[in-house]
Amino acid sequence: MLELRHVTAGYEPRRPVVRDASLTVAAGEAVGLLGPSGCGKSTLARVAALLHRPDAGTVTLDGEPARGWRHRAPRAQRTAFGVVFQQPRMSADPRLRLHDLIAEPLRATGRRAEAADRVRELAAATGLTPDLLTRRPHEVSDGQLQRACLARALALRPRWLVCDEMTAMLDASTTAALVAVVEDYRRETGAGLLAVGHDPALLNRWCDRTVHWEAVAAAPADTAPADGRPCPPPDHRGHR
Ligand SMILES: Nc1ncnc2c1ncn2[C@@H]1O[C@H](COP(=O)(O)OP(=O)(O)OP(=O)(O)O)[C@@H](O)[C@H]1O
Repeated sequence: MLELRHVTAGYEPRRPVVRDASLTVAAGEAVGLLGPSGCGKSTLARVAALLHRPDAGTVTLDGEPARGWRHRAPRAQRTAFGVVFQQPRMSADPRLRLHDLIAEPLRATGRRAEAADRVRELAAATGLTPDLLTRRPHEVSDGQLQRACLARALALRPRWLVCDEMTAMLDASTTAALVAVVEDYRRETGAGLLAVGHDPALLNRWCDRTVHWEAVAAAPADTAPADGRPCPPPDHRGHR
């Protein structure tokens, strides 16, 4: 179970972009998170994946509180997540051939010996042919690079996947292919999923439950009631 409780987070002191957000992903569950642009979905997703330290609130992984963020998170917690972002070019080192990009997490965790076999397996699963694996990011399409980023996210067999608008810039067939890769992986491993997006049709089809931002987080300070009444408490009802 992945639990975020009363998370407040942002980028500047005293100016949170996420206020009092609570969200739960049960083991093996797929939860879609929908909301208007700029409301804070990506920020919350980054907090969930231990990539962004919240100003307040807690993140709990299978009953164990998160014990650090980014490189300060203990390895066992950090590697429990596979994360795929919207823009593969911003999350891929342009110097690395796709083979090395996919192998990055294995190398970083001292598992070089497994890398060749695991990359072959992941390339086959994500539909990357051997010739593509020898190319660098600027020599492949966005869709091909996103396939490699998804393969990288799966390399350490994470217990949770966080897909932040993973398919937003892709065509329908690549979107379907990548969703199918995630679903095959989840069937095989029982991993949970937090999928952030703008497309209710896709999230409703893909996920067990879709939650709307208003049900997850309090309103931002500048839209809170002017009379000083507290914002309504978040509720956790999702709907399909
Ligand atoms: N690195 C950053 N530094 C400062 N402000 C940021 C940073 N990243 C995001 N923000 C701001 O935080 C707010 C929430 O951004 P976030 O990306 O979490 O929203 P979002 O709901 O995911 O938006 P979208 O759906 O457009 O991707 C926005 O006002 C954004 O400008």
